[in-house]
Amino acid sequence: MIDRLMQKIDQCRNPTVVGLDPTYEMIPYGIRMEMIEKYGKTTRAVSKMLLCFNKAIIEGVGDLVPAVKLQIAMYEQYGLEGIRAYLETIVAAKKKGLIIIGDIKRGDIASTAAAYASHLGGVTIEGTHFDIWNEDAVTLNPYLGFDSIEPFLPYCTEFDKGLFLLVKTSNPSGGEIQDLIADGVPVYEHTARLVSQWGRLVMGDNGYSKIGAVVGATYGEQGKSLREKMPHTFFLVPGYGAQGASGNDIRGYFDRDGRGCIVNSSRGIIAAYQKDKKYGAHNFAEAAREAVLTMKKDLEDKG
Ligand SMILES: O=C(O)c1cc(=O)[nH]c(=O)n1[C@@H]1O[C@H](COP(=O)(O)O)[C@@H](O)[C@H]1O
Repeated sequence: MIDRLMQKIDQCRNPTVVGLDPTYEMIPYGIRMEMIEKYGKTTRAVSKMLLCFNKAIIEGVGDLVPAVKLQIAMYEQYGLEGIRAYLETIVAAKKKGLIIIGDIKRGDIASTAAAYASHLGGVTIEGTHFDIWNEDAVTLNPYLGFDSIEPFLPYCTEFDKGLFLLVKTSNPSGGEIQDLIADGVPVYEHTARLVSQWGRLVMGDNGYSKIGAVVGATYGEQGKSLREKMPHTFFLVPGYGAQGASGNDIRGYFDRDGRGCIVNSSRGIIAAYQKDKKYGAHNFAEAAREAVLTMKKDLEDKG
């Protein structure tokens, strides 16, 4: 998956990942009313809204970016119908040739982590195998240690899937735990060392592991030093745009060849039409496309 991702980034000449994290308020009024007319005030209606919105965004940006990331809570909050929108969005994005990152941030003891690993491995019922989720990679929380990650590894090899493990998160409070000093170094550096070590078990063909790290764009200095410490770990970088980071903040996250990370923006792209009065609600996909092109340009002179 990491080699496929790198190839897609090269093809698009763009390391931007579009975060498909729609909120109810982001859905243009016209789409909301259309679905409520058809399905009433139900979670089914919301599911249809989310899917309709996502499909238009995918159409609008699909040729410009290598991947999309879906934050699963945005869908799970609507129960079964929300999950339906999640799964159907993945089908639509796959049709467009996009790599799918399921932002599920799971972490559990080995026996139940094995069930979470179905996100990558599917399930087998009486000898018949089913792919349920169809993500190419998922995000995990590694703070439970290796036995919480290990159940996912066979699928990295067998089905060419990938993982992105939280190392240094973008949120303001992340440092309360991640920056604590243990044995003279911050906790997130210990995590980085472990993630690199585990990554050696599932190396891709181009120098990077199928186990990547989530490194927030909002902590530029730490991100830069992690790049030096983790030469074989691809970074998924959130925090661009709505959380305040820009291309300048993440200059040091790329390797010498200008590779080594993908940069996510969710609200900054999919809700771009709400920020710029020149777009009407019906132009939301066009606004998202414009936002991707602006972000691409900003990331281009990363040096
Ligand atoms: O794992 C993530 O993707 C993630 C890690 C992190 O440290 N910070 C972070 O913002 N994210 C996710 O990245 C996305 C950021 O959304 P925007 O701030 O709207 O661009 C959301 O889906 C977050 O859940």
